[in-house]
Amino acid sequence: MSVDNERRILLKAEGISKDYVESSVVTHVLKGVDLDIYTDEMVAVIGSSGSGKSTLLHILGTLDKPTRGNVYFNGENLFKMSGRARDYFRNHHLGFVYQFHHLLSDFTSYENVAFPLMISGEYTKAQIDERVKYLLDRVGLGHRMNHRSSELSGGERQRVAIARAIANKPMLILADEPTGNLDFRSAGEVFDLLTELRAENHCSMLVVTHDRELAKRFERTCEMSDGLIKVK
Ligand SMILES: Nc1ncnc2c1ncn2[C@@H]1O[C@H](COP(=O)(O)OP(=O)(O)OP(=O)(O)O)[C@@H](O)[C@H]1O
Repeated sequence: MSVDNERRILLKAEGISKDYVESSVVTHVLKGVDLDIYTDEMVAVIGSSGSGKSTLLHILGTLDKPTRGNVYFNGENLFKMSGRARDYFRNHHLGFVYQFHHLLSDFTSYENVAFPLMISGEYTKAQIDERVKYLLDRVGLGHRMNHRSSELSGGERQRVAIARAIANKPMLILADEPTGNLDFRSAGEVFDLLTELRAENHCSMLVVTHDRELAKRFERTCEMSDGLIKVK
C-alpha cells in the first residue's frame, strides 16, 4: 500500500459532552465521547434506545453544538469556524441518511437528488443532470426519476435518500438507523447499496444503530453506553 492510500484520521471527536436543561433539570446525555473516524472506513456506533446515538450524530454533523468538547475534521476545529463556514463545510463534505428518508414529498426523485448539487453552486445544469441521472440509475430508480417521493415505496425512498446523500461526493456519510424503518429484505438491499456506494466513492461512513445484526457487517463497531463510547 502506498503512503497516499494509507488511512488517516478524517474526523476526531474529543471529550464530547451534551447536557439538556429542561425546567431546571439537567440531563447529561453525552459525558465525554472520544471517537476517531478514519478515511475510507465504515464504523457503526451501537447502543440501546436513548443512549445518545442521534445526539452524537447531530453534533458530528454540526447540526447541534456540544456543551463541551471539540470535533476536528481534517484537523480543523468545526466549532471554531464561523456559522457560514460550517454551513459550507456541511453542504460540501457531509452526506446524511436518516431513518425516515427526510425527502421533500412534493418533489420528484430527480429534484430531491438535484437540490444539494444546485445549492452547492459548483455545477452546471448539464453536470447536475448527468450526475442525478447516473445516481438514480445506480440506485435502481432510473425509471422512477419523475415520481414524487410520496409515490414511492419505503425502500425506494431510502434509495433516493442515499443518492441524495452521495450526490455532492461527500467525504463522510452520517447515517441514523438507515434501515430501521424497512422490512428485512429492503433493509438488506438498502444496506448493500449504501456500502457499495461508500466504497465506490472512497468516503467514510458512520452509522448509528441499535441493530446488533446490522453492526456485525461493519469493519469496526463502537458501543455507546451511559453517555460514553466504551469500545473503540
Ligand atoms: N432536545 C432535547 N431536549 C431534551 N432531551 C433530549 C433532547 N434530545 C434528546 N434528548 C434526550 O437525550 C437522550 C438521548 O437521545 P438520543 O435521541 O440521542 O438517543 P438514541 O440513542 O439515538 O435513541 P434512539 O435509538 O431511541 O433513537 C434521551 O433520553 C432523550 O430524551
